[in-house]
Amino acid sequence: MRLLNIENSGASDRVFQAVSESLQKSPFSFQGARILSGQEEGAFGWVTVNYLDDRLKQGLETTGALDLGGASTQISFISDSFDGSESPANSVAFRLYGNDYNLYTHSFLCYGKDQVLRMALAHQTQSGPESILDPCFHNGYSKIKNYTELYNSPCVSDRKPTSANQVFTHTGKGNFYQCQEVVKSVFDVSKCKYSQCSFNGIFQPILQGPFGAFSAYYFVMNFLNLTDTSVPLQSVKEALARHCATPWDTIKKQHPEIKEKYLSEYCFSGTYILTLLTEGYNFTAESYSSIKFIKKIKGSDAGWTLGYMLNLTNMIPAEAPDTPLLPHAGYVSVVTIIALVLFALFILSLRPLWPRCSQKPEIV
Ligand SMILES: Nc1ncnc2c1ncn2[C@@H]1O[C@H](COP(=O)(O)OP(=O)(O)OP(=O)(O)O)[C@@H](O)[C@H]1O
Repeated sequence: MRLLNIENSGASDRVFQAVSESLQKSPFSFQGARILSGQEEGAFGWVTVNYLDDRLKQGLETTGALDLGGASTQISFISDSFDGSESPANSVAFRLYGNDYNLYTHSFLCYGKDQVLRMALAHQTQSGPESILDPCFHNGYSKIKNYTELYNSPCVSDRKPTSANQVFTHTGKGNFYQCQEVVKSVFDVSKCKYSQCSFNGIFQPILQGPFGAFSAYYFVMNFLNLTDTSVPLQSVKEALARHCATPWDTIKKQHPEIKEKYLSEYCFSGTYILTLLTEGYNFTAESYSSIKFIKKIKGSDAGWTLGYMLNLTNMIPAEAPDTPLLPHAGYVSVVTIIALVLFALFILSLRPLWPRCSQKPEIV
């Protein structure tokens, strides 16, 4: 919706009109609809992950959130080296259960996997060729694609070759290492006006803590059987290289149940994920193992939606609920002792009424 709003705000307004009309007729208490900002998408994804993991209530070390969508991607985490001052635009302050958090978050519009695929194809079709041999697609893959459709997105529209035909033939050659080079071209790491950056001149503090990677991170790595991050990064790359080198016919025969569009793109998407994590966000062979590819936490989907709802309904209090001074057993003991003391005092207060024992003189 953020992209559509840039590209065609009239179309985006019409989507909201239709959504609003439909939800007004539903039994839900519809309060309105709006486009979520990238910063909100990142921050609410982080809230979801940490709420479901029970880390906020207990004030434990938090988990960073990595979200990969079709159009954008978000990274959000707490870093001791970040107080928000170096790049206020990347800072979101929360007070949850009595703890203050200064969250670093950034949303990269156009860096979701579908838009990055467009950028990678744009990179390979700059001269407007009739066909390209793409290392990110399997050997034997061949499809006629339309230039107008490919460049019909604000992420690439300014790069449309002027002297192109209507269509080009997109063929694959299945080479992970060459694909990595193509994918690297979407990251600009040449400029940084801060102490440190991820890419495209965006500030990023030192990575810290465990990370949960969800949405398309999970869909892709799960298909590739690469969700186990205790496997060394080098072995992960080798496994992906074998997948990319598998001919398209073999891939289709092995996975007849999977949508062809998804199937054809796993080599590209896997390469993009590894390149984004290492070249983009600066994860190393060591810190790669701190990432967990997740779909659900305790039965709930990881994603921004739950975090948004928790925030909207004030379900996460800013202050910790009052904790009793004593545990239950302590209260029972204190009440019992007080009751015994009161009882003893009561008995003593009746002393004047106690019968006097008359002492008779002893007769010798
Ligand atoms: N099983 C799957 N295998 C591969 N890709 C998938 C699968 N299921 C969904 N996807 C793709 O994963 C991407 C992320 O999906 P999701 O619905 O989380 O994001 P989105 O809402 O499109 O993201 P954005 O926030 O960028 O708009 C989309 O491109 C979607 O087409």
